[in-house]
Amino acid sequence: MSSLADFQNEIYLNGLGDALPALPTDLTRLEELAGAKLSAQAHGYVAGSAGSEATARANRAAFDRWRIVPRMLRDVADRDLSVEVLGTAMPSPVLLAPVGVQSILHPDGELATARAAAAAGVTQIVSTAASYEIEKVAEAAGDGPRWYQLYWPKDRELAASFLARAKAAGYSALVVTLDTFTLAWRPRDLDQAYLPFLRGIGVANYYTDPVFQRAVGGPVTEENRDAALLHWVANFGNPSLTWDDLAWLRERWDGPIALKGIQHPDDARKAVDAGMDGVIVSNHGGRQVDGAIASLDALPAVADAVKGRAAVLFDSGIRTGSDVVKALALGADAVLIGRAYAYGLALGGEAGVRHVLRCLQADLELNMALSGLTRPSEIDLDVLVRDR
Ligand SMILES: Cc1cc2nc3c(=O)[nH]c(=O)nc-3n(C[C@H](O)[C@H](O)[C@H](O)COP(=O)(O)O)c2cc1C
Ligand SMILES: CCCCCCC(=O)C(=O)O
Repeated sequence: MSSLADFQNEIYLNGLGDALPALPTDLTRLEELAGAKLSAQAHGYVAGSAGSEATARANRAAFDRWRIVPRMLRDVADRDLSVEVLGTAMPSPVLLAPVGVQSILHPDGELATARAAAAAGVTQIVSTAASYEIEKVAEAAGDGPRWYQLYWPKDRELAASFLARAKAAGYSALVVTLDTFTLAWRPRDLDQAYLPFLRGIGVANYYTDPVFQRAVGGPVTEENRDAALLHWVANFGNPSLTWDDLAWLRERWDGPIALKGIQHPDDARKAVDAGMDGVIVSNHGGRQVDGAIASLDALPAVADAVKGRAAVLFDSGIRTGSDVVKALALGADAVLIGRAYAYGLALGGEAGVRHVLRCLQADLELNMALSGLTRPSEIDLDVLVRDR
């Protein structure tokens, strides 16, 4: 039986750099390499976080406070990392987080990511702020599993149109991001006066939408480009949303819905009460509230509050297989990676994303097996100790 860890033998036997991209297998090194390749603006946008970036650092530091305690002689020959989350079968508990504006990283952007994810059977969550229309990303993914991430705009008709398009394009689950109705104070971008959207990147799904076009007097051309941008700025997010508004969403999406950006157990309970099927414990990779709790530190209480009643997903800081084990031990059913694959995309396009997925999943499987674990369902708090 083939396993995700076979990639290790493939590298030892054939090396990297011929058939495989010559990228490091330690994914923590990708950020620096991407910095040497990308423009200062694009790298600043992706690597940057909110304010002093304290939360981004805390996200990583939180993983270091936990240690895995390996167990021996447990017959780990037969291993299976597959899981099912919100009705989607997955080869491992790893998904690709919604990352908008991917054409600042590589010209093929989300299309390259879709091809890599589909080849690996990994679920791609496609952002409303994608550089390419979600229909084109779906076409690139083919039969690949895909979820749609909604930035809930002020205009309800536009939101309904986004949902209808996502459904028609075969997105099976809906992720609603709550933590970014407006951009945080992001010094790296402010210092360079850089925002991709103002350069027409990340707005494709708005500009091609029939409801959006009607509001700006027809297809977006040179003539109405400024008006279109102003309409986008006015509509992108809605700070007046409350928990009551979720009923509107629940009525319009008949598949699973997960709320992204949950950090407090009471919010997780409210999500379940509102008929949501999952929560994503995330602080947006430290990009929104500077000084916020590390996402990993928020995870156990959220999982305790809703586990068994809703799927619990986690992101913010995942870079290695052992990070995935720790997040699962602390209550997650699956994790999302963001920057890790974004850097792979920057460095190697489709092959770069595939490389990241293969490395992370092989690392995860080996880490589990060497710790005495054969299935994600076996991972619980007993696997960890707090590092003193
Ligand atoms: C460049 C960039 C763009 C992002 N765009 C989106 C987006 O469009 N929608 C969304 O919900 N989250 C977005 N995120 C946040 C990710 O989905 C995810 O929460 C975060 O990257 C996880 O942290 P990590 O990068 O440490 O893995 C973005 C993150 C980055 C780095
Ligand atoms: C106006 C806010 C757009 C944000 C879209 C991309 C994103 O989520 C990010 O973190 O950057």
